[in-house]
Amino acid sequence: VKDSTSGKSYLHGAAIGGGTTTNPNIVPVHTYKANRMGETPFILLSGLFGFSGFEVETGTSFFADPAAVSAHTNSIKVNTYYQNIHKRNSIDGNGMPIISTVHIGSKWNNAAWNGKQMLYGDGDGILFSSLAGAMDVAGHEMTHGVISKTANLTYQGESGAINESLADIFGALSEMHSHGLTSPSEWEMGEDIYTPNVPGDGGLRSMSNPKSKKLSAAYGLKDNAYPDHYEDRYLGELDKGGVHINSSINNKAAYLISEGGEHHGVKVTGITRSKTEKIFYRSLTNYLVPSSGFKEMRAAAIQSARDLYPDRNGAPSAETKAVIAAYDAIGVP
Ligand SMILES: O=C(O)[C@H](CCc1ccccc1)CC1(C(=O)N[C@@H](Cc2c[nH]c3ccccc23)C(=O)O)CCCC1
Ligand SMILES: [Zn+2]
Repeated sequence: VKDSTSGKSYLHGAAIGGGTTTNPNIVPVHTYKANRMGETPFILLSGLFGFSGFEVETGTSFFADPAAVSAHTNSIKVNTYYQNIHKRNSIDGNGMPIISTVHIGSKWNNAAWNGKQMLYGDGDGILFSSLAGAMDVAGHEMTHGVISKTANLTYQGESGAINESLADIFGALSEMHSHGLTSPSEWEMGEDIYTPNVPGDGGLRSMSNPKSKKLSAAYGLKDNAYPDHYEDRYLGELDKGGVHINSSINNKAAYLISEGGEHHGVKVTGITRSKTEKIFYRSLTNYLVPSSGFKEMRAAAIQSARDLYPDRNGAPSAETKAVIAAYDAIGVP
């Protein structure tokens, strides 16, 4: 259907199957919901079956735009993760359309959730390649959406750091899930798009070893590294009170709970990714509130572990023990 004002053509209708097509203007659709005509031309996505649907702008041949295809594919993968693992139907749990817009700004070295949709910059080709190319970034941004519909953690200070950490945690876990249950764990953030000309330097943040990344590159602070212990938390005003800095403290706890390890003299026995993701999802949806900080995150994770993996004859389960040990290890009382 041609939109008279913008001149863009939109594809409305349901079609069976999909697969690729040689004609970039014919986009295989699986399901769709007729959207209002004349909407800002962007890739409005949703998942596959049983979804409200998506509308793909065909005017500028969707398939000719790798960033658009990546944004589309990654958001479907993240959505499938939330559906299959957490029984959550889209960002709001009620099948809301998932909207991504690519090519934001000019060589913008960032991405964002703006309260309604995901935005991706193309990167400058030095610090980042197109941020739409990273599934963990899509998972991070979509999780900001999920958080806004659940605990709605206030985006500053400690609650902002927990908000940021949960976005990294589900960004990483959804990407690892897409690589397969037995795939090797990879607790880096944005490794597919960070410094494209520097091989092997991982992502912009590391959840397994936060200190391996220099803070100065990001926040102009002296050359200290991301903290991995509560006593080293950043207390300044930059970055809304260090939401992308102190998130590394809770990221380390999630890593330890899943993979195990020894940290600041505390030993943690890992309980695997699949139990870790359930504990954090239950914390997010059952216990955390807008003002929740590190102390409340610890309590929520322990309670969630107890709910999911109950004490046996009065003794905490291995899962609960791992959570307690991990929060001891990062120095959160
Ligand atoms: O979602 C978020 O938390 C980040 C949103 C940043 C943003 C905030 C407000 C308006 C616009 C953009 C975006 C990401 C992020 O962590 N950005 C950090 C690190 C960063 C990315 N590009 C940068 C360039 C310079 C400095 C820092 C950065 C930040 O903006 O702090 C998440 C995953 C990767 C990009
Ligand atoms: Zn974020």
